[in-house]
Amino acid sequence: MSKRKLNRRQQWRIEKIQKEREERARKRAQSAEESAEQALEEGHLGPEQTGLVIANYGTQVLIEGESDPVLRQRCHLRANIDTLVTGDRVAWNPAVGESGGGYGVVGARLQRHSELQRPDRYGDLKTVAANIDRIVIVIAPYPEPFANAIDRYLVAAESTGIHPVLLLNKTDLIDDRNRAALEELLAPYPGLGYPILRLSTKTSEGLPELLDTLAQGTSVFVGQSGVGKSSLVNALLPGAGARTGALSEATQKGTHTTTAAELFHLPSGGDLIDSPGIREFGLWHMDEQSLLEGFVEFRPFIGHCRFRDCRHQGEPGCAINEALARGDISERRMHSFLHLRNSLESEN
Ligand SMILES: Nc1nc2c(ncn2[C@@H]2O[C@H](COP(=O)(O)OP(=O)(O)OP(=O)(O)O)[C@@H](O)[C@H]2O)c(=O)[nH]1
Ligand SMILES: [Zn+2]
Repeated sequence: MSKRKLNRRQQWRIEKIQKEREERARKRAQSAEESAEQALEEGHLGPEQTGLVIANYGTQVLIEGESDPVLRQRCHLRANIDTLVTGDRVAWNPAVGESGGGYGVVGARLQRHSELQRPDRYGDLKTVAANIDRIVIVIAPYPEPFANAIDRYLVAAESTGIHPVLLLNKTDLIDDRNRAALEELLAPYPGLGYPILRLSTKTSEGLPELLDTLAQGTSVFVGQSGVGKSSLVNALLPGAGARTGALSEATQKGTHTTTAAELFHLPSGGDLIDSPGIREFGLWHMDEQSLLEGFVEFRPFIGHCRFRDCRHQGEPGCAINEALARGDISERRMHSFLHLRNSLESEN
């Protein structure tokens, strides 16, 4: 059999499996909707109230009462409801009594003030969490941080409109060999409006300041592998590791394993949304325009270059290069921008 034929047959099989999978998902969604309609008709539900999506199990979601956090129920979704993600606020009817099977019903999604999105396997953007107030970009002395990696996270955060904060973890590993380099690396950020928190998960130094920052609103932790995100989450929420594990076990049966996120209330105030998918935030592809706009101090100069297709690399009348010459843009950030832009081009 020729290679091409085999590939076509494989292709056909893959498409068939995919179709069957979609059909099963559609049937599951339909039966969940029917359960929701039935519960409504049979009057097993309490009055409508607002709630918060704690986790999404595919066709069902875990909802918490906004004015009554002790009230937590798995819910079915009514037909034609907008897609829900962790962090969404909803209008829902909790189940009352024993007879409704204990399932509440979500009737509507309330407006989101922010969305965290990532591309799905077809490259389309999919929202993975909603109503986030703060993206905490975790870095550490080891693995060694690079300016353009930090800037890439900041650009990704800027594109969501969610406020980023830098968190230098593992301060116990700072010594005379790396101190100067770290300080130089972090120097531009406070002036650009990005606060820097310093902390050691190991010694708990700096933990009160972090708790203070997290006490308002909903946060997520992002950052490269090994900087200590799991350690941080465990320090903030003893036992969360086990709970996260339980969640992924539940969702492995569904189709949302990679994006399943869970919302946690921090004992000292504030919420945290966490999932493996969210921790990878910022590592996916971005376009050149978002990159340029993601460098906040470039914004006043964008669109003012003499040439519309200016590459900001020494062209005459380049507003960005003029800002650099005046010191309104730092060498460090300019270098980072060019590095990221040029690596974007080699990606394409
Ligand atoms: N010295 C020191 N080590 C730390 C600190 N925080 C975490 N570590 C260590 O750093 C290593 C990586 O920590 P993790 O929490 O697994 O890092 P992560 O960011 O979750 O990594 P991924 O799961 O790969 O994304 C572990 O060996 C931790 O014990 C700290 O404050 N000081
Ligand atoms: Zn220019």
